[in-house]
Amino acid sequence: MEKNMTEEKTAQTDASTPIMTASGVDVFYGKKQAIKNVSLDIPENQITALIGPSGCGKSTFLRCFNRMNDTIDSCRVTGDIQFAGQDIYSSKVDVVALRSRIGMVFQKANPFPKSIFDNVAYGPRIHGLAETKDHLEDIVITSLRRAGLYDEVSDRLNEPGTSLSGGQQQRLCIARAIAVDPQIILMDEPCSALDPIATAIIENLMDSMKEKYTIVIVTHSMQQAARVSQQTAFFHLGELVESGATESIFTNPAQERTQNYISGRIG
Ligand SMILES: Nc1ncnc2c1ncn2[C@@H]1O[C@H](COP(=O)(O)OP(=O)(O)OP(=O)(O)O)[C@@H](O)[C@H]1O
Repeated sequence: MEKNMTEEKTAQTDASTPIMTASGVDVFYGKKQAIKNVSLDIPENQITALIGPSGCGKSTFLRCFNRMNDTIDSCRVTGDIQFAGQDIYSSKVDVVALRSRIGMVFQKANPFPKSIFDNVAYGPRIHGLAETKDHLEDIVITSLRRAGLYDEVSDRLNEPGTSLSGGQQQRLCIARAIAVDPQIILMDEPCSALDPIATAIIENLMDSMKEKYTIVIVTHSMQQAARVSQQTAFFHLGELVESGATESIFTNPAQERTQNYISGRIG
């Protein structure tokens, strides 16, 4: 029995090498502080869920990971976020290249007003990833397959991306993120506009995607966090209250505030 526990612990340690590390992160919108001294490791090839009541800072914190907050004038981020051994807020970092390594999928599917093919080909074209037309086609098809969409659209790649259903559009956006070969995919409530069937398809997809990618997801749904993630981080009023293995956060949280949230007493 004891040996098994030791083995399990070792396996967990091996599986949770951080690909990204946030240390002492503060985020301000003007004078208002939205994130307070948050430190969190993001384990590679796992799904990390950020949960907490509305306005607690989940999306703000997620957007720190690929410097999306840079696009908001009033927003200031301090602290340290390391990715692949580099501080992503260093002035040397090429933010466009960073965002191709750390892609993002938003709450509402936002396909470009282009064909299905061109939506996925867009990133590889601007980053010069394909040497030939065949290579580009290969990247598009592989990305659509990895996003679980290819079989549904293979005969209409030239039709507009916006002609797809909401769930298909969201998978198209996932394919678009995948096409530039990211290591991390940030998802900000990717299923909140979808029906339960489209949600289940995306959740299953995420599970298969984690073999190749690291995923960080913001979700309002505790059920979704429990279903898809291996690590959960609970935020409240801009603070990271606690983080850890999803199962222990939901069954045996260390903090009273977490217990109150998961039992529906705050939120
Ligand atoms: N662009 C912005 N300008 C000013 N304040 C902002 C901006 N975006 C977010 N905030 C504020 O920062 C705090 C955290 O917001 P954030 O959207 O990160 O929370 P959240 O936990 O993701 O919320 P929700 O679950 O409702 O999406 C909130 O008080 C919010 O009003």
